[in-house]
Amino acid sequence: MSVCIPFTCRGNRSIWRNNQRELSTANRIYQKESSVLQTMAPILLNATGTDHSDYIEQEEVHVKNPHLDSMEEDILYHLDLGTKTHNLPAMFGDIKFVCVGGSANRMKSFAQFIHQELGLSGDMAGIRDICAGTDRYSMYKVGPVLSISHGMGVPSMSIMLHELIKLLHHARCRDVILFRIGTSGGVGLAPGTVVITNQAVDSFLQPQFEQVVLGKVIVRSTELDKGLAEELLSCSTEIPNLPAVIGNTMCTHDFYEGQGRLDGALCSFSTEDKLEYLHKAYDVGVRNIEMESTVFAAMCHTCGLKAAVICVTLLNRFEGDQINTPHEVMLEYQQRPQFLVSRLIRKRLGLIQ
Ligand SMILES: O=P(O)(O)O[C@@H]1C[C@H](O)[C@@H](CO)O1
Ligand SMILES: O=c1cc[nH]c(=O)[nH]1
Repeated sequence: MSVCIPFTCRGNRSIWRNNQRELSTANRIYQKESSVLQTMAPILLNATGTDHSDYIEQEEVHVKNPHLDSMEEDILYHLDLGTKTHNLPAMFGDIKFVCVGGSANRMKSFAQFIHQELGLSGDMAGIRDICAGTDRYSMYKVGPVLSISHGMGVPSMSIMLHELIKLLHHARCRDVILFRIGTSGGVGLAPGTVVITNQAVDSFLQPQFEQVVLGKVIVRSTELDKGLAEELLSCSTEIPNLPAVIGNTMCTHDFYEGQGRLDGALCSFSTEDKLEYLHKAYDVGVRNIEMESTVFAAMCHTCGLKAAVICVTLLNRFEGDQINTPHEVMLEYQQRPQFLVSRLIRKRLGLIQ
């Protein structure tokens, strides 16, 4: 069973053809005898090259849970997928890039956009939501790109990531890069600027993510891939009208008081207190504020996944709290991280120079 969208690529696509050949072999073997699949080598594609010699073994996705091995079946409840009900290696084994963002509609539009950008054939108008059986998240697969929504805030992102990382593990994906493409409030930047995260910091401006486990606090590093951030910044210089900077991103657990807004239903501080906090953040390199980057960075880092956070700023928080940007302008802003990630993906696939 496969929900992959049929595609053919134009131009230099040797990696793709080889990859697809291996994938259809995987499908055939599974259909014949599913147990064979357990021992079959995963697709070994170095996504940075275009040459056949680039087929070298790369990083696999490490789940850090010894209990998983002894489970007969793993149900990815919120994704409506499972190891017994779905042939995960055949469905997802060729995934190399995973893009996540808060809104289901944005991630559907991104799937349609990346389909066009990769020059794939097939009808995208009726693209199927792989998670349609649950209304928690939406997921679309376009060739080697997976596009998934994560909802708002750390808990929603965390649940999605647990199941996504297990999915990549069960599918035996290798050399996968994850991108969060989102929106944020800017700190001292013109609205529309794209911030590529250097470090994700918490509300105390610490580069860490705290999770309460069995009543104790576990602290995880929020380190992101510096090389990937530089590569994205370099891509931004090749796209007209796409202002981008590398900066630190503050992740909060609330949009209103948690981000120092004066316009929520509750507010316990003055305008001066707000500005003092934002200036303190600015002084340690924070250039934008959103609500998922720390858990995203921490979980990817712990599982050995390369990751980047790319969020456009919708307003400058030194100047206000309300988001009053016209709808069309907002839509254009939201596409900026998508343009950037698309350019990087196409470069890595050898589709453009
Ligand atoms: O994925 P997006 O960019 O929508 O996420 C940001 C952070 C919150 O989830 C949300 C608040 O509006 O936007
Ligand atoms: O100010 C903002 C804008 C978008 N998302 C946020 O979390 N904050």
